[in-house]
Amino acid sequence: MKVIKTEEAIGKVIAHDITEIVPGVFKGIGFKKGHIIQPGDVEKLLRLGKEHIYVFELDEDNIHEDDAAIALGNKICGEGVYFEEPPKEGKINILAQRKGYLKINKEILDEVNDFGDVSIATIHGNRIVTAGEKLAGCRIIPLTIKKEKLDKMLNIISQPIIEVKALKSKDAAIITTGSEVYKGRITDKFTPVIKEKLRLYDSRAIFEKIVPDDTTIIRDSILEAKAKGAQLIVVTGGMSVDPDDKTPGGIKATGAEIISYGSPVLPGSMILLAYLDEIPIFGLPGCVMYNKTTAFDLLLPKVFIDEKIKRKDITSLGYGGLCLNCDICVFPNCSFAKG
Ligand SMILES: Nc1nc2c(c(=O)[nH]1)N[C@H]1C(S)=C(S)[C@@H](COP(=O)(O)OP(=O)(O)OC[C@H]3O[C@@H](n4cnc5c(N)ncnc54)[C@H](O)[C@@H]3O)O[C@H]1N2
Ligand code: MOO
Repeated sequence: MKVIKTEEAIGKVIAHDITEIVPGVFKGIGFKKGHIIQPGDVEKLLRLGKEHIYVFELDEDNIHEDDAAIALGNKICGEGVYFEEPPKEGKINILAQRKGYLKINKEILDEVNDFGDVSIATIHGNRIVTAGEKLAGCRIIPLTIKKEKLDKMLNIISQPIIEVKALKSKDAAIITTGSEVYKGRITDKFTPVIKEKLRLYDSRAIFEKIVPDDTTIIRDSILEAKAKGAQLIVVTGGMSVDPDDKTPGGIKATGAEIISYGSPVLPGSMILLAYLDEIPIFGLPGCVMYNKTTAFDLLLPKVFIDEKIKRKDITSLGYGGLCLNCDICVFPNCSFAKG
């Protein structure tokens, strides 16, 4: 590629898109890359401030920004993700092909951005995204890039950086604890909240039971739900420190492995997660019924991509773990759980 005076560029090929901005009216491409400059174009180019212009000099050692962006896009995008073609000014947008759970390999992302000549900007991962949602933008900075350099950059990307994992529906069990509910003193308001959350994952409750605050009954109900084929068991209420809070003991009595009782998330500090033969059991504190978004909403999606939740996945939620309880909730487009 070389620079020549615009007046001398008639008949030459423009090496990159040229942006035209008319404030308040238009922002877009004034001249497209690859356009052959006509005599009538010179005046417009000069009005756009281009007294000199890059023209193409491509060969096999120098890759055009758009071709480099495509090569990069192919490496970055994993399952459930695609990028829009053709690139514009060396930039591609990366979008979700389907609804699913967004995973971003931050380690590789940082390494590629540190390499130079490229800019990859993403939204936060570890959240549900919908089909067509914009996930990232990726731009090659120079107009052409040495093939050797591009290959080195591509080699860093040992696995896709952005993936949208498919959600697999589950048959769930909801066990509602609380003698006040069991004895009919109050109406159960917890079960409908959990059912609503399950619907987000095209899942339903195949087992529902209201039980009193009794460790043995809670334990037996969990085992009964498992025997009936529940793939996810949710036990509501009775999670704090009162003498009648029997849910953690009931879950423990099944022999389940307790991953964590408690989380550095507000609300949701008293959530419990256990696994009984790979079946996740959640103990849900009262706040899950009351607050729109809690620790439960951060952990639940992982169940539907069959990811076993580790203790560290929970204890690392503290950075960003404070829900600001906004008047209009825009979760997941907020700082909640974006550590
Ligand atoms: N001294 C402390 N007290 C509390 C702590 C603490 O750490 N130290 N933690 C607080 C947190 S965090 C939460 S969250 C709450 C609630 O925890 P529980 O899971 O034990 O909730 P319950 O006591 O069972 O119920 C609270 C409240 O909600 C009503 N409820 C429960 N289930 C239903 C249902 N199915 N339908 C309708 N209403 C329901 C229940 O009647 C109570 O009014 O504890 C803090 N306390
Ligand atoms: O488990 Mo409680 O959420 O912190 O409200």
